[in-house]
Amino acid sequence: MSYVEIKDMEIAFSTPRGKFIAVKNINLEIGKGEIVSIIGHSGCGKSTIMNAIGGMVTPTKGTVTIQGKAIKGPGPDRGIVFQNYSLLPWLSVYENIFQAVDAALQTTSEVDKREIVEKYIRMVGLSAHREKLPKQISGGMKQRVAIARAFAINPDVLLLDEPFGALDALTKGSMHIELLKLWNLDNRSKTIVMVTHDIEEAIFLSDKIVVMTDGPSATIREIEDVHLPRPRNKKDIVNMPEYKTIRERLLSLLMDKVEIDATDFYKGPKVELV
Ligand SMILES: Nc1ncnc2c1ncn2[C@@H]1O[C@H](COP(=O)(O)OP(=O)(O)OP(=O)(O)O)[C@@H](O)[C@H]1O
Repeated sequence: MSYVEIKDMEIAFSTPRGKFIAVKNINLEIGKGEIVSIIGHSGCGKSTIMNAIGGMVTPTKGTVTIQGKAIKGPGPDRGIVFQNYSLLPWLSVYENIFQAVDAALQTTSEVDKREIVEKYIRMVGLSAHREKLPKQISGGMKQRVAIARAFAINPDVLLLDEPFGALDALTKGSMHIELLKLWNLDNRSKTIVMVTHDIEEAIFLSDKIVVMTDGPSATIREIEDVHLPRPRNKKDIVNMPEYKTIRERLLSLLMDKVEIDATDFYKGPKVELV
């Protein structure tokens, strides 16, 4: 049985100009421990789908269930990481994580909560920076705090909305490895749904890649299964035939609209070259 299931989902917003259908006919099954990426052009409803799983947006048609139960709102079984980190600027690295753990794990003892926070700060390599405020650390470090915080509250489902979008390529590469390391240490039991614009990132991390059509009224265009062996190593997988096939496929699905027609370059009167 699938763990997260989206059935015939439509999400419409009321706007001053009337009803706006962001996504429709969305059907998606996600297994426990799977990593699934959602990819598509800007405005096609990727965040809207994530927000529906997160319980921040309610479908206007269809259902979203986790283990067969309809989602009624946000809950501690789902952790969310946004691109802008959403750290509290007046709290240290340690306190940012502790505050979330304290709120989510209410029946856990204070000593155990502190141990959990220590463990995740160590796992993302920030022990030496634990007393710093968000403004005193780099973008990559902030993102590591946000990811450590999400893992520390131990949600069953982790929702990552363009978590690495603002990072440079090198930092992004090491964050991919950190994420998979945390997922492995957790016995690959956490289900991860991620929004991304990055084809290579999607292939490297995912078991399944959901490609959206353009909005409005966007829907799923195709779902690509990624059978590349795990643990994955970027240097090795880029040379595998399956990697190349999936990359080509994703490129053709996403790039067919953005080809440049050379005849469009100059539309002025014909000029003689001398
Ligand atoms: N609360 C809202 N009210 C009205 N329209 C909304 C609301 N939230 C999202 N939309 C619209 O729904 C569509 C999908 O938005 P969404 O943020 O999900 O897209 P996205 O694929 O995540 O985009 P991007 O890649 O640019 O972040 C957009 O046209 C957006 O303007």
